[in-house]
Parts: sequence; structure tokens; C-alpha cells
Amino acid sequence: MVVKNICCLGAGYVGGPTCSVIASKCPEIKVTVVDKSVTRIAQWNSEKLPIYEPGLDEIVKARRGKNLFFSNNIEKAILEADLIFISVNTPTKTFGNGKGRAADLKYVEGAARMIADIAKSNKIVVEKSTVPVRAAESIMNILKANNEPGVSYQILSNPEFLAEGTAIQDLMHPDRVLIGGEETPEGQLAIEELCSIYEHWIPRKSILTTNTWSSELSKLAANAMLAQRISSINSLSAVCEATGADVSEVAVAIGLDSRIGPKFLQASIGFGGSCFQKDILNLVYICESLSLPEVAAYWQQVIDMNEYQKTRFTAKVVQSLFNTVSGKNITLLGFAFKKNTGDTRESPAIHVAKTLLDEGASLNIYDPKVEESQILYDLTHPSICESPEEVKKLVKIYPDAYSATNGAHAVVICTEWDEFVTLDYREIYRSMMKPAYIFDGRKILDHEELINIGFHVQTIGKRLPRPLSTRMWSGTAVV
Ligand SMILES: NC(=O)C1=CN([C@@H]2O[C@H](COP(=O)(O)OP(=O)(O)OC[C@H]3O[C@@H](n4cnc5c(N)ncnc54)[C@H](O)[C@@H]3O)[C@@H](O)[C@H]2O)C=CC1
Ligand SMILES: O=C(O)[C@H]1O[C@H](OP(=O)(O)OP(=O)(O)OC[C@H]2O[C@@H](n3ccc(=O)[nH]c3=O)[C@H](O)[C@@H]2O)[C@H](O)[C@@H](O)[C@@H]1O
Repeated sequence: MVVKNICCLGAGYVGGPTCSVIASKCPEIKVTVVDKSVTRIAQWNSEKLPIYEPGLDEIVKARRGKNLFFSNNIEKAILEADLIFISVNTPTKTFGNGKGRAADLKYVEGAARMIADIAKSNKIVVEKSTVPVRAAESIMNILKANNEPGVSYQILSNPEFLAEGTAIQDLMHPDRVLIGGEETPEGQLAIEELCSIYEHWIPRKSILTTNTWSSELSKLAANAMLAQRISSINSLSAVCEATGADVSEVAVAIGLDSRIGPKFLQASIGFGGSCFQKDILNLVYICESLSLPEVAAYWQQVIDMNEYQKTRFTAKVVQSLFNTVSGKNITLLGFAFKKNTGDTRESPAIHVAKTLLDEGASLNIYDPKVEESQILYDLTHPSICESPEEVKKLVKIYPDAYSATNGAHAVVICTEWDEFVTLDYREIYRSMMKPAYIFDGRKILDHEELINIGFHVQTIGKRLPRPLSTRMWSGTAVV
């Protein structure tokens, strides 16, 4: 079979960009991205796409209506497809057995049941969603138990490694593409079919093929190890603050060791995003289910360290502001979980905002890409607050950094947006209450310059001197 028709179930952060790039690189293949959500599909078909991702608009505009389609007609897309990507969400379970840790596979199962109900011809079904090891077995069981006579399936695992904010770049030039499949002749044939799609733009040597379970586990392992690096450097940031070492200098020094490497050593307010925490919790749950408590505890520590970092940073904000923020105006610059995305899922900014609101602060918030409605939705969620009305009174969203900081007691940098680096901090200082504080949770600002302006500055993993005018003696005092 030569794949001519692809269907993708799930038009989210993975399904949308991945299929747009496939459509752009394989003009002879018809790619249809479907979703249950009518709103989401309408947004994909509009001028304003549902997600912000640099480079995405151009690709979608170039291919939409030619060989790239967004649709709610799931039945038609499944019937037509030779190959189906499952790119649905796999959130952490919020109920029952494994609550708070196991992956909730109801959407994956729902997708498998849809395929089984609708398909009338053979299909290659590709797990793109991040799933627990051996999920492909469950999908196959569902498909086999419900299939039309004569219809057969091959299940492949093809985890996605893109990061938000650089998704298009990551999809165009991936470090590797991973494809896992059955070690049978039919399984190997299906792997070859999927390889031939990626080979339109990715060299064969960058396409790695493995057995299904290795592929599924490698995705969880990659996210766990990336997050582990962040927790490791964040743990060291606490040691730096206690000793006078500078975590950025430590990161450079250790990153130059080619066995360690320089990436993912940026100490921060803590990692966020929809996947690191969920995938590690999933790994922890799998280990516990496999009676491997020591392994489970090892990975759990990556999450615990992240919680510690978020709490430690916010406690520092409150402590520095004379141990009370009640009635004070605090500005959060950035609300997305990282720059170049409008995604706020598990954003550390939510943790900061919640703690400050609990302490009685009023918040001014500005983010270049997060919609006001999203910020208010996140902060009034039942898991965050008991009184949405109270939150709405205490939180104001601003259209730019200058209006957001006007009259504030303190500024907290929650996201490392480039535009925050080049703001006129003299102007901001003039408009703020005094003493004026900046808490740089992303280590992006020129701290020396800010101190010279008059700010009290706190950051992660480095002690900073007080502004000159407040020093009792020269040089060494810390805020
Ligand atoms: N967000 C990211 O950067 C990455 C996510 N992943 C994984 O990819 C998967 C998808 O993640 P996102 O795209 O972020 O999720 P998302 O929540 O943005 O999108 C999932 C979409 O699937 C739709 N859906 C659910 N069941 C469906 C069904 N039966 N038929 C049609 N549509 C259905 C939902 O309506 C939703 O629009 C997850 O397993 C995630 O762990 C992997 C790599 C990167
Ligand atoms: O499975 C997924 O969803 C994806 O998860 C991450 O991608 P993403 O969460 O989009 O973004 P990252 O760049 O990994 O950043 C995650 C969080 O860690 C933080 N981070 C990252 C790097 C660093 O050095 N320090 C640090 O604090 C970021 O600010 C952000 O809050 C992985 O990088 C992707 O490979 C993976 O496909």
C-alpha cells in the first residue's frame, strides 16, 4: 500500500502542527485533521488559528484547502484514510484507580472505538499521543474485538518530540523520528509505509525503528530525563543562593563537559507545560504497578523538586516584600508556560498567581500571547480558587507591560518573552511604588543595570546586592 490519504484524530498542539508539516512536505498526500470540537475546527479554518506557534500560520495558509483539511466529519476522514494518527489528549486521571498519576486513556480508547466502528478497509493506526507502555496492545484489542470482517490493522507507535514555541522548527528538523511496530513481516511493512512519509524531508538515518514497547517507553523516558535536568539545576540553584555561587556560571561550567552538554540547564521558576509532569506521573504509576517502588520514588523526586522550586520562589517574593503582600499590587509579566506559545497548561505563573492571591495581593498581568479569558479561566478554576468572583476583583489583565507595571509594588517575570528584556526599565521604575522590586524568575534581565536604576532585584540561583542608595556598606550586602 502507498499512503495517499492520512487522517489525524485530534486537532490540538500536536495534531495541527504535525499534519500541517506533513501536508506541506507531501503535496501528493491528502491530510485531514479531525476533531470532536466544532469550535477548534472552526478556528483551524479561520484567519486566527487556535494555537500560536511561530511559522505555523504560513504553512497552514499555503496548504489549507489544497491537501490539508480541518473537519468535524470524522466518519468520512476515517473511511478515506490509509493511515490514521491518534493525536488525542492523554491527561492525568482525576478519578478512580491511579487518580492524580495514571494517564487517562479514555480519549485514546474513544478514538480506537471510532476507528473500529467506522473503518471498512485496512488501516495503519499510529499512536502519536503519549501513552503508557503497552497501550498499543489495548488499542489492538479494541480494534480486533470490533472490526468489520476482512478489515485488518497494524498499530505503530510514533511518539512526537516537538516542543511548543519551536514546533515547526522541531518538525522540519527533528533530532530523530521514532517508529515502533510489530516484529512481524506485516509490522515491518507498516513501519516502512510510515518511514516513506517522513523520508519526504527527513534523512533515513534520522528515522529510528524499534519494537513497539521501546518506542512507547522512549517517549516517557525522554520527557522524564529532560525534566530531570531542569530539576537538577533548580536544586543546585538553591545551593547557589545559600552559598554565593552563581547557577548560570555553574551551568556553563558543567555544560561544557561534552558528556553533560549545555541544553536544558536553565534554572527557572520551575518547569510547566502540559506534558512533563503528566508523563513523569505516568511513569511513576507504571513503575509502582510493576512493583518497582525504588524506581517510582526516583522519578517522583523530579516532580517534588519542581514543586519545591515554585514554592521557594514565591515564598521569596512574599518574604522580600516585608512578609506581606496583602493589599499590594504585584505585576506578573508573562503567563504562558514558556515563551513563543500562548499555552498556559501547568504554567508556573498559575502557581505564583495563586499563592500571591491567597496572600491577599492584587495582580496585574500581561502576556503577549495569552488571551484575557484564558488567564481568568485558569485563575478561577475550582482547583485554584474557592471564590471566582473574588479573583475577578483582584486580577486585572493589561495590554502591555508599561500599563501593567504602573503603580505596582513589585514585578515578577514568569515567562522569558524576548520583549521583557528590552523594556525601558527606567520608565517602569519611575511609575512604580517605592521601594520597587523585580523578581526575575527566568534569569533574563540585566540585574546590574536594574540595581543601578534603583530596583531591589531577586533572581534564581544568585545573590544580588541591594541598590546603592540603600547599602549600609559597599558591595556585599544582599537584598
Ligand atoms: N503539546 C505538546 O507539545 C505535545 C504533546 N504530546 C502528546 O500528544 C497528545 C496530544 O496533545 P495536545 O495536542 O497537546 O492535546 P490537545 O488537548 O491540544 O488536543 C487534543 C485534541 O483531541 C481531541 N479529541 C479527543 N478525543 C477525540 C476523538 N475521539 N476524536 C477526535 N478528536 C478528539 C480534543 O478535542 C482535542 O482538541 C498528548 O498525548 C500529549 O501528551 C506529545 C508531544 C508534544
Ligand atoms: O511531550 C511533550 O509535550 C514535549 O515536552 C517538552 O516540550 P515543551 O513542554 O513544549 O517545552 P520545553 O521547552 O521542554 O519546556 C518545558 C518547561 O521547562 C522549562 N525549562 C526548559 C528548559 C530549561 O533549561 N529550563 C526550564 O525551566 C520551560 O520554561 C517550560 O516551562 C519536550 O521538550 C518535548 O520534546 C516534548 O515533545
